[in-house]
Amino acid sequence: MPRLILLRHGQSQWNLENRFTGWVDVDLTAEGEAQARRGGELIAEAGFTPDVIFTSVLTRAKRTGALAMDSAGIKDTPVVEDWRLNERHYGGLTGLNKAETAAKHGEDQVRIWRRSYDVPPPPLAPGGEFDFASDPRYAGQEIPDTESLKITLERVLPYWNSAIAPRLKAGEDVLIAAHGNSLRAIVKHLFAVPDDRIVGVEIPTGNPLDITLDADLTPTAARYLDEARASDLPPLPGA
Ligand SMILES: O=C(O)[C@H](O)COP(=O)(O)O
Repeated sequence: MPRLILLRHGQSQWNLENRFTGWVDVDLTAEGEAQARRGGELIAEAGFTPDVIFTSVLTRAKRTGALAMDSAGIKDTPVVEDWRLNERHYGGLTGLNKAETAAKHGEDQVRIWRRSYDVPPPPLAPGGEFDFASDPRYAGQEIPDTESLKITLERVLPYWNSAIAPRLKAGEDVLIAAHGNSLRAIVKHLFAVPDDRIVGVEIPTGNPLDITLDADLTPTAARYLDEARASDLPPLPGA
């Protein structure tokens, strides 16, 4: 049975500062590095050795995958980077402090922007500090100016189907080192979480989510490897 581990990056500098991050390429904090290394130890203890690692183009995810593999003692695993595993684009909220934004717009509005399925934040104004249009990592791509989770899923899912699922179907074990919301999108897809239930799904930083899949890539078992830092998982499909 193919095995998949989803690993959200460790704490980033803007997680610590409580700022909307999205596509901004902030690095891990020392605590985030420690979380990534701890995740790697747990991956080794769980007897998991990936055949391939998929990650976003953002430093915090790439470094988390690399630090985890280093502390697991796993070397030379091929790494495939793609922007379609990036964090959801936070639009015009990018860079703002989450608590200050809640004080200005209300807790309810910020919760809708952060956790609703299909309400995107306001778009990012072009030409500002956080305009990614000239970033060479996105050259030739049509990139968004904001994303709801639904829009995030609409770019994650084709990548899942074309690049990741075939590897799992071939019997390979896969590690995906990515972000809170690109991983929520994958969890929504795999566990068939209804649109109105995905609001309750949170992915902790640096805590490997170990999923066993059947031949159709339906989860048959799932658990966080760090039980003390686990959050609630959706029920297994058909359970
Ligand atoms: O992009 C961000 O700000 C975080 O990585 C995830 O944000 P969220 O907790 O608001 O989904």
